[in-house]
Amino acid sequence: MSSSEIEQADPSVRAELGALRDSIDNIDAAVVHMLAERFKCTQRVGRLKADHSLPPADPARESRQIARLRALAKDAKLDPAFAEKLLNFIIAEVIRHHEQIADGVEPGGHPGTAAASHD
Ligand SMILES: O=C(O)C(=O)C[C@]1(C(=O)O)C=C[C@@H](O)C=C1
Repeated sequence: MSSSEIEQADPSVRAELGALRDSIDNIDAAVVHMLAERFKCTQRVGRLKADHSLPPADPARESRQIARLRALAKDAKLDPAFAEKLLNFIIAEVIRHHEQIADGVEPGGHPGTAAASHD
């Protein structure tokens, strides 16, 4: 349904869609804030690992995280495969940041963005 089609829809449908979209916007904002906090933590982990010559990735830890998240997703009636893909996507970005920190490239001011922009 395009924006112009929505304009033609029944006012009650538009009201319900608008209310649902308000909730979606709130949830998206919460996700962004939670991710920002997560990246603040992982930036510190990256610094700690680099300072102590530890490897950026820890596959055993990742396996435990994936098993835990899949179980949580199942309980929450979220597709476990989706939860796993999302975690892998986030962790891949974290490992990229860890590698940059180890290489002496400090992410510039915004944890979670590192040196690259994804706009
Ligand atoms: O726990 C760590 O060792 C981290 O570096 C954090 C993290 C994560 O983002 O959760 C990232 C990379 C590792 O492979 C495992 C987990």
